Amino acid sequence: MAGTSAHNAPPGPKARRPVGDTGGMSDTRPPSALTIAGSDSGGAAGLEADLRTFLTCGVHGLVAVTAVTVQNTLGVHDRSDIPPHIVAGQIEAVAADMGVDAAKTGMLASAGIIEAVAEACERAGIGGAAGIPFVVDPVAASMHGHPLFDHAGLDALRRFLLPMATILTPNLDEVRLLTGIEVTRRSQMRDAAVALRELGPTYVLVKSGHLTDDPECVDLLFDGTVFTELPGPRHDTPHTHGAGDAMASALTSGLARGMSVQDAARFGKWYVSNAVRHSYPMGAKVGPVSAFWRVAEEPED
Ligand SMILES: Nc1ncnc2c1ncn2[C@@H]1O[C@H](COP(=O)(O)OP(=O)(O)O)[C@@H](O)[C@H]1O
Ligand SMILES: Cc1ncc(COP(=O)(O)OP(=O)(O)O)c(N)n1
Repeated sequence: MAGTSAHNAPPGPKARRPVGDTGGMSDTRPPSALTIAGSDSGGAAGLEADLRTFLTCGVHGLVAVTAVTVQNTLGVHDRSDIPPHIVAGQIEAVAADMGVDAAKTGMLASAGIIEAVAEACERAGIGGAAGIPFVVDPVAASMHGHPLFDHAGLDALRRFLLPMATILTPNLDEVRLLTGIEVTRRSQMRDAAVALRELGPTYVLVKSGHLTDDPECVDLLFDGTVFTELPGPRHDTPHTHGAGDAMASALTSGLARGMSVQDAARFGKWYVSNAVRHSYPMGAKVGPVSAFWRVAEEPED
């Protein structure tokens, strides 16, 4: 397959000025994407990363908050989960009034929230065979190993959400949790993708960030028949906090803008590769990936 390098423009937006920003007022409704996710007080991951990504991909961001975390680069120190009916209410309120062109999940916190999200999404026509594109990022833990849902959450994810997913985007820890398959080499990603697809999603995208001995960072997309490699360089930086969210929310933006799943996945990979390439130190440990590279320069006047 022809590769998409971080430096070649992918299908989709390529201007430095955010797509959709005309520099003035507009009566045109931009595409919209809904994130169903937790808040990261450090602003690197979670709904903060998703909204930032949506904006810089020319998409209006809608939010259903699932939890508030007390988080910085040292870890997740505390959290408070939002009641399930409030999470569901947020989804239904924005879907009914403003319209959702694509949706994604991040931290879902508990089995109760997962069940409420699945029911609300079904009522809103999100996910399923002919529904609004639905990206399920099965965020199980922070990069420091702090769990972002419990064992019952894993069961609920399998039962209620994976069968509704247009595309499932696990990292390699999440692959192990969901399938029991330990991926330590690129060649093992195909078996993992096959096992994951049996859990119900239409597409699977296995992320390769954790294969740190691999000189490249090649994610794998699988549609049940065809494997598509999403190649890219492995950038030599310790600052990758929020990479998973940036990838999934750029992919969601692509879907909201009407791209095919294949093109949106390529766009997501291109976006996150640049986000990692421009990441920066902040705090004592792992710093955030960047969205600044997508923001327009300030005008001269
Ligand atoms: N050092 C890196 N250089 C380039 N891309 C990276 C790097 N680390 C992660 N990525 C990309 O960021 C995305 C998230 O990767 P991964 O670390 O596997 O997931 P998560 O952030 O959910 O743990 C993937 O698309 C992966 O290819
Ligand atoms: C509130 C919240 N949501 C998600 C994460 C994990 O973010 P993600 O981008 O998937 O993972 P890292 O790349 O940061 O490992 C989080 N930490 N907090």
